[in-house]
Amino acid sequence: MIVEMDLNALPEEEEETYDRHVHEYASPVDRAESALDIANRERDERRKRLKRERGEERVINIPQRADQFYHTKHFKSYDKSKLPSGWLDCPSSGQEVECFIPSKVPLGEAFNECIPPGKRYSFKQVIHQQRVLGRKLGLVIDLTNTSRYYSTSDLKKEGIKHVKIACVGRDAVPSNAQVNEFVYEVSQFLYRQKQTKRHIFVHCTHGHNRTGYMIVHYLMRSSSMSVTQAIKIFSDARPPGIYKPEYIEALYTFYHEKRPEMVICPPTPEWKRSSDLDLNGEAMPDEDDDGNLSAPILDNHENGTQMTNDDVLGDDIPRDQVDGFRHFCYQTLKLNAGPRGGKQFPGSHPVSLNRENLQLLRQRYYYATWKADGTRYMMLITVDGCYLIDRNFNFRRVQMRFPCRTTDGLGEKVHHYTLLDGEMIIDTMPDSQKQERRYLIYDLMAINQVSVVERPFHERWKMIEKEVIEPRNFERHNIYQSRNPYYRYDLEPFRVRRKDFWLLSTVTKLLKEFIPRLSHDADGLIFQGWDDPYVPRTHEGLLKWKYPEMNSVDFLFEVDKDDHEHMFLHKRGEKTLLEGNKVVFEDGLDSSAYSGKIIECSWDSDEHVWRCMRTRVDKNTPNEFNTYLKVMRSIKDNITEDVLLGEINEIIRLPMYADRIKSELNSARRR
Ligand SMILES: Nc1nc2c(ncn2[C@@H]2O[C@H](COP(=O)(O)OP(=O)(O)OP(=O)(O)O)[C@@H](O)[C@H]2O)c(=O)[nH]1
Repeated sequence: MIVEMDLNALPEEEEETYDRHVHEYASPVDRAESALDIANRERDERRKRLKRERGEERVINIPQRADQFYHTKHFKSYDKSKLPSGWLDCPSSGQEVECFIPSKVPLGEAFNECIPPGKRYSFKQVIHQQRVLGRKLGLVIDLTNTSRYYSTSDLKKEGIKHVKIACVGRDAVPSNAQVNEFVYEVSQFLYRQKQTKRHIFVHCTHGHNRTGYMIVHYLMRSSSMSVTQAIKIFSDARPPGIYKPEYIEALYTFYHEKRPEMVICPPTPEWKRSSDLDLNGEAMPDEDDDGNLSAPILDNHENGTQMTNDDVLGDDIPRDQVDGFRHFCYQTLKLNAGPRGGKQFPGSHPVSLNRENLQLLRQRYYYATWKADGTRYMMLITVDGCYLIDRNFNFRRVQMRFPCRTTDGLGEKVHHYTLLDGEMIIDTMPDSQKQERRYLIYDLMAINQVSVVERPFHERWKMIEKEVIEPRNFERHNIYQSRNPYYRYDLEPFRVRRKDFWLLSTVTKLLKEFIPRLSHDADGLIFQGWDDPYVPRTHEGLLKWKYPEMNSVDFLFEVDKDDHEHMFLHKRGEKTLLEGNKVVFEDGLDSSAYSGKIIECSWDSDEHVWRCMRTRVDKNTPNEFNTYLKVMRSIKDNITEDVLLGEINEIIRLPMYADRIKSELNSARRR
């Protein structure tokens, strides 16, 4: 005899027992949880005892399977329309993946009227289930795009931190910035908890696509594995894993890996497919859903459009992470953060060549290089990412690989806290006009957390090749024997090379032959002290010579309400008006179009006006007044190419140069 039970007639404690029992039968995942079985059996016995004591002889019959239960009159009275589609039949949570427990969204008490008791899955149940399994939750990462599913108060009471990263789901994979946020939150949580092993509960709506995407990203950044391995780890723990082909494709694209042919996307699970169809068999999208609609693939690569130096490269990272990285840079460069809290770009900056500092070339041993005219970035490489640091001291993550040098050349280790300086340029191939972005490294300040700023430049420069370039090249050429044969260096957002430095004796060749044949812009020369340490900010011994017409100052330009034009510089960080100066815009645009912008101007000494060369989108402050004075001095001194080459020809005859050049040429020949 089957007597259907009236749940409302049961004491609260009993209702919970019943909920869990039905739940147990409804979900194959839960059925495997034997601790729950035991708890439920004990409850059943308690319940029977209670009934006997009350003199009730009702037999409580638990439907054997969820689909039998659906046909009872009780289930029919639940309004499923408020639930995310497919939620009821979607298995609640998966096995743990490292510290993560992937899950579908727990639904708060407010949903109880829509869910038959055995199918309820709220945070109360999650916390209880995890406790039974001997796990304690410390962090919940919620990837749904709504806050209607539950209130976070239960979590707060349990001391569980809740982090919301609202991902739209069905329309797109989570953005790269959201992935960065996820990875950062997780690593901070793990770092802070140290000994206590608390778990991280990650959910989207169903706990497969967005959840899987984030966890796979974390695995890729925290350990050495291929995308295929990471996807498999997730799908083993949360079958069938990520089932949207776009998500899988986006992961391979992001990590510059070729998808092996054997990797195929699992079909959409039955519980999702049937719930996505309305009565006419049409697909029904959820409000917040990781359903199977096509998602645009976010691509790191250039998409055929013309590249420019002003293109913004990489993805945003969390504010706190920026602060941590800034701190590392200041420490490495042995700088005091000062009253501004270390927010100023600390990179070394050359000064313009004038008749006075030209004499430095006679006193110290210098090498020369072309002044590449692209965008200046320092670069921080860590195991979980590579970060470009712009002139505003902002950090953006780019997906690059920098293996460390090992004895056999092929190692698993990658650089961790290696800090470089360089210029990002765009090479245009003369024949095909094909563009290629390239990062030219010209200095190295830290190698795997060890500051090398005090070592002489020539040592640092050699280390760039040995420690950074060679291991990359070696792995690239031996990729089939490497840890991940599917990695494609050619799909990275830019190439990497060490910048060449030349003996002063070859400066004429550099100017007359090398620079004209370069496939990227160059606007002069840099003279680098061969024995110099890395000097942050203005380095009076690092000299730049620009073609006279390219000597420039960056002003802040403003047009006021009476249409008066003003040009500002900075004096110790404060805006300072430069009176009596005029700027001409050659493009015929109204000057108000430039108001509020940083404009780079060259001096027209015939007309006594500034000529705007371009807007500096990479800078948000004008030059310091001192820099302006130095540029003016350099313009006044007018060191032309002929003057410079004449000087250098004299300098290289000095014994200091002649001897050293001879010995360096000899050792190069021996090599
Ligand atoms: N130290 C160094 N700097 C180089 C080298 N090649 C190109 N540069 C660039 O030269 C810049 C300094 O020259 P400036 O003319 O003062 O810089 P800029 O690019 O005009 O930018 P502003 O000074 O802000 O006007 C550095 O920031 C680098 O971006 C190199 O080999 N060594």
